[in-house]
Formats: sequence, structure tokens, C-alpha cells
Amino acid sequence: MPVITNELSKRYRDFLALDQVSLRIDDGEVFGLLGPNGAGKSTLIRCLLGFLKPSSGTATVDGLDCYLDRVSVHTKLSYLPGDARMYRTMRARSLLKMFAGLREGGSWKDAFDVADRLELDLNRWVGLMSTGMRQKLALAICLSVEAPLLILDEPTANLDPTVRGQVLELIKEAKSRGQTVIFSSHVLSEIEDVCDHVAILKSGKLAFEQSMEDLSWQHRVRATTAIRVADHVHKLDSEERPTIVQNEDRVMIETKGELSPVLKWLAEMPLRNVTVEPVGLRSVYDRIHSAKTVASDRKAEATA
Ligand SMILES: Nc1ncnc2c1ncn2[C@@H]1O[C@H](COP(=O)(O)OP(=O)(O)OP(=O)(O)O)[C@@H](O)[C@H]1O
Repeated sequence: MPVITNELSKRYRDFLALDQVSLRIDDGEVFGLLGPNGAGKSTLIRCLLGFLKPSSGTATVDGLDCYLDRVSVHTKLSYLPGDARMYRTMRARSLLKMFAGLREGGSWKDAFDVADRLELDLNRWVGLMSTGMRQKLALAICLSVEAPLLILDEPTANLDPTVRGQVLELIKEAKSRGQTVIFSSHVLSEIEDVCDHVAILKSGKLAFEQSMEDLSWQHRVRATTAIRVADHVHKLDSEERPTIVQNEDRVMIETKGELSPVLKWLAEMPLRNVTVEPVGLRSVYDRIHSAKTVASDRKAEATA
């Protein structure tokens, strides 16, 4: 179920929460949305659900406009809100049955199975559950639906590590059934574990987007040397040329694709103290967010 946003922007009064975000999420993909608090992840998700009208640009699910055709769009997806609110005066078991009955093809047995895997006691009153238990209940409602598209706003928030692992397993199983999954998270290792593609939002803008496959090829080499490494980069084919940052005798070389041609090239140079490490999502994330601009600053500017 392809999901496409085209220069999607959302303004809350004077404040631009989403700024011309263009994304393409392919059918059957698990797509991770990262970004610090206030980056615009939930706003993007709410635009996809048609809960918010874009200020400009478009969002489509399977070719349907997320705002104008939202009723049809809702039949194709299952959504886990970041702050799921549920009837507090029901027992968990009755609530799961009620939600299964609301949806065509809904199965309370499947919902009970998911709840069981998440180790949730279904005899509890919803109002007396802990935050994590209510999160499990919301997940059981959402993940037991075989909708082509799952949209999960921080699905593992408030969960203990064992249950987090179960949720990631359920997401992988959804992918293997052909479901497309979009989920937001603050946990980089989760995104690395289950996602095919990752996007990082910063201050409402799309700051980074890449397939995990492409990211896994990228490596960083650090070394000390007396020569200027950039003077020798012409020996590599243009598509193999890495990014080189050199500060006196210390050099950092970041590959874009395969590591081996760069290593062969470096082997001919007088380098010392050489280390090689995968770039990884952590360093990409840290690099993007090392700049000072945060949403609260922009809000202050907007209201000044
Ligand atoms: N209804 C609203 N009115 C005004 N500002 C809003 C509204 N909803 C969100 N915002 C602001 O828009 C920005 C983006 O919020 P959003 O909830 O999309 O961020 P997020 O990336 O999901 O953050 P978090 O990780 O904390 O959940 C924030 O600065 C937030 O304060």
C-alpha cells in the first residue's frame, strides 16, 4: 500500500510544524520515523490519517487523498495513537471484543492472541491498568487487524524490554504478511532492527531519508597521517570517492558505498592509528541534531 507525501506542510496558526515534507513509502515496507520531541512526527501521522488538513501539499494512501478521501483511507489502515484513550469502565476482554466487532473481518480471537503474547491480563478493568498495560491493550486492538497499512505512533513507549521485543516481532510478522508499516520511535536500535527505510524529521523538515540497506554499506575510517588525503582521491573512480574531513594530521573518511575499494586505496597511504566502523543510525542522528535549532525556539520566533 504505497503512501506518498508531496511537499506536505502543516501550520498551527503561525507555527510551521511540518515543512514541505516529501516521502515515498513503498508497498510492504516497514518505514521508521525518527526525530526529537516536537519534530513533527505525530503531525505527519495525523495528516496521513486525515485528522489534520494540510496547509499545503498532499498526502495519499494507495492513491487516495488522506484528507479528502479519509473515510476510504481509514478502511485500509489500523492506527495506534500515541495517547490511546479507552473506556475505563470496561474489562480488557470486553473492550477487545467490542473493537473486533466494530471492524469488518475483525477477530477477537486474534486480538486475544496478541494480548497473550504481550503478557496482558485481560480480566483487568481498563481504568485500573498501568500506562504500559493500556499500551499493550491498544497494541492488541491495533496489531490484530489485517489492514494493508499499519500506522503506529511510538508503539513501544512505556513497555518493558521483553514486551518491546514482542512488539518488534509482531511488526516483522506484519511485514511478512505483506502489510506496510509506518512507525515512529525514539529508539534507534528498534528502527535499525525492523525497518527497511528510515526518515529523520528535524524542526518539521525532512532532514534525512535512506534505506537501511544503503546505510549499512557506509563506513567511517579514522586515521592519523602526515599527508593531505584529499590530494590522492583522484585515484578512485568518481562514484567510489568518499567524504574526507581532515584537521591537520587527523583524517576522517566516510564511504558512501562499498568499503573495499576505499580500503585498497588507503592501503597505499602512510596512515597510522587506523580504525574502521559502520556509520550507523546513531551517528547520522547525532550529526543531524547537533545543530541548535529546536521546535521551541521556532515557536518563540513565531510568536515574537
Ligand atoms: N494542535 C496544535 N497546536 C499548536 N501546536 C501544535 C499542535 N500540535 C502540535 N503542535 C506543535 O507542533 C510541533 C510538532 O508536534 P508533534 O506532536 O508533531 O511532534 P512529535 O515529533 O510527534 O513530538 P514527540 O516526539 O514529542 O511526540 C510541536 O512543537 C508541537 O508543540
